[in-house]
Amino acid sequence: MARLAIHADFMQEYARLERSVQTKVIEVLDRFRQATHTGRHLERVGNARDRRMHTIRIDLFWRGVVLAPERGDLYTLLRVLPHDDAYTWAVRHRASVNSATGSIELRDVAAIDATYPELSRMAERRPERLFAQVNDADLGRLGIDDQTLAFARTLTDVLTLEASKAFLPERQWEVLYGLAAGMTVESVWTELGAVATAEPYDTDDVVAAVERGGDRLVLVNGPDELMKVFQESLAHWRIYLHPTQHRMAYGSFSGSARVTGGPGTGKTVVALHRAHHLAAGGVGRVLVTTFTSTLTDSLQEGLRQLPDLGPRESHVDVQTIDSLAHRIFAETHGRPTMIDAQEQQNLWRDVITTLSLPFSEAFLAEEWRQVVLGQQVLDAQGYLRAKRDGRGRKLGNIQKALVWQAMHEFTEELRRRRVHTYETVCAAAAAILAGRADKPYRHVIVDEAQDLNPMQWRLLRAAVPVASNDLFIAGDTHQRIYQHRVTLRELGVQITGRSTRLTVNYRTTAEILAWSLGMLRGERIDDMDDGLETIAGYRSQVHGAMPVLAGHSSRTVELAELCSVIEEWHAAGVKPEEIGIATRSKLAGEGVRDSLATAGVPVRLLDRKTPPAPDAVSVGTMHRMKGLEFRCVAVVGVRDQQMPLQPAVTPESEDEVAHRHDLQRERCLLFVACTRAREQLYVSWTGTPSRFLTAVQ
Ligand SMILES: Nc1ncnc2c1ncn2[C@@H]1O[C@H](COP(=O)(O)OP(=O)(O)OP(=O)(O)O)[C@@H](O)[C@H]1O
Repeated sequence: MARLAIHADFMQEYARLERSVQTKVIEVLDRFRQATHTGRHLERVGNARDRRMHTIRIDLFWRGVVLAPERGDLYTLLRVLPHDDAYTWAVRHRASVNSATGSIELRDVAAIDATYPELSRMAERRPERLFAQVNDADLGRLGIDDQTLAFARTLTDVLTLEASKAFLPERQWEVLYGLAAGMTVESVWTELGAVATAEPYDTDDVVAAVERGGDRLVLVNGPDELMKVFQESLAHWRIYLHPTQHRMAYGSFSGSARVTGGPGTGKTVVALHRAHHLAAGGVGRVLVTTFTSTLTDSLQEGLRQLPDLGPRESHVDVQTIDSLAHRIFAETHGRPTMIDAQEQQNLWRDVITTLSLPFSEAFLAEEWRQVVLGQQVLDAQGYLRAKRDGRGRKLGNIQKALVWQAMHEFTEELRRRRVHTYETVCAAAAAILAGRADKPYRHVIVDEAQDLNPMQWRLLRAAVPVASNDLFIAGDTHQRIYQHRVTLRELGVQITGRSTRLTVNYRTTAEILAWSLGMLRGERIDDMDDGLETIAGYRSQVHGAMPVLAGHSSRTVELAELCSVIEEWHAAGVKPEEIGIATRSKLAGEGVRDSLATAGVPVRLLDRKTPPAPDAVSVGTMHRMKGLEFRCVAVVGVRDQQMPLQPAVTPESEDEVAHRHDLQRERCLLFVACTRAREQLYVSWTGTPSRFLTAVQ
């Protein structure tokens, strides 16, 4: 009986076929697999660059392209295409083995042969070379073979490299693209997921490469598995992760691990795969969490698209950290009575008046969150000793004594009134779990981790035992949109040596990504592990239109223009639900919603109360846009008084460090909003544009 391996491209094409053809594909393959003389079903392709290329008949119109072994019974399904296209493809391509990864790869030899002489001629006239700084030995170590090397040595610019993506072997092209984006040989090696082997891979042994599998191939062992692979093919790209993504999603870690990376690099996809993988492993319950309900909804939806977990489905909980905290708190103390932000502010004001203190409400509230709760300070002595690194305003001992009085008064008042804030519920829940030997979860997966506060980290740390694969963290500090800054180590989360950065953006066009990154250039942003995060090497392989920036004379004109832009997108085939509009404030969002609704545009607000509406344009605050994506995005009201939003920025005179952090957070917020766009980005304002835009206009 033949063994089958299925290539990612085959699955991608299969997913696009009509159902009746899909059924035929499965029938043909099942018959093929069971046949004793499998070769009989195959047709050799004349003039093929690779003798192993064959086709298999699906019906009158469709053919599968099969890589048949010269010995053995392992067949690889490469493509499923209309008859003529299948033959043309099979004639032009050759399969080979990547010397660094040991996995199979394909190249369009005919295109390389046709392009190379012209490129060589052009290169003779130009002295510069794209890879002048990388030597042949390093390229060889990264899996670049002789043919690709000769080709790469003729390249003088990135555009030609980009154009050659269609015909160079996929992983080798990615290596070259990474180097061209400024990555070092070492970081490309890490990203390649290559394993240095004692014996080099036999680059001629395609059968061994197929047996090794890799990230673009699935080996199918029996009829059930064949059916399963095809049934799940619609979510297939989620199965074929990039090697770095794959390693993070399916690897085993001796403790907590983390995946970082710019917007759209697939951190959430990795987190979802990991959740699925750990749940399927059946070692214990899995919590998938983040900080907003909009995000947990989209995580839940993402999990639904992965293969069915059967009874193990119930081993996965997807919920916000706040609802976890409430649940744990309620189990012990009953439901807490909460006070909102306004009531908390009033309380701080009362404390300041009663004690005649020279501090603002905002300062005391942040001191309480970041220092007192963040470091679990229990008394005046503890407060005197507490680290205040991230706090700009220096305090002498007398001032600290005054501040502590305020903290004490505030918490006493909460206790007297028997009320709670999100932070106190979270801190209490963390304390409950820390005291329990039986933890509610065996694995915790947290997305958008850059925005968690210290109490939330303590809760998650206490929700799992310290063990292998306990916490898995996905996040990007360039996208931090709240003010929490933590050092994971200090919260009992050790990730050193188990953190990987993803750099390929799958969401946004190169144009939108480069423009958005321009807003962050020069910013010093921490990595939650005592180091600095970098934007080096972030790249997208897809090109599109440049972002459109538009200043308007008045708000009315700005909104009218927004309606025209939406109309244009609609006329170009973009559906309403593929459009997102971001504003800095909720009020501004409501204004946009009203004027779009008046203009007859179907629209819905992204907020906790409004249920999801299909077929409607989504309008939301930049905060609500976090983690989401749309084909087209408009960011409106980006004028200097709104972005940065003045009330959200601590005056420099009050606290210079907080001022700097607040400005950086506002900048990151705009960056987050802009990088939600997959294809088109439109940014508008009235009057003076935001200072964050002037650097990139
Ligand atoms: N290996 C892959 N192949 C194809 N598409 C991918 C791959 N990985 C991720 N994607 C797609 O890229 C987009 C962004 O992925 P995802 O939301 O996981 O990124 P992210 O890093 O979490 O982004 P952000 O930080 O901006 O929220 C999604 O549309 C996802 O489907």
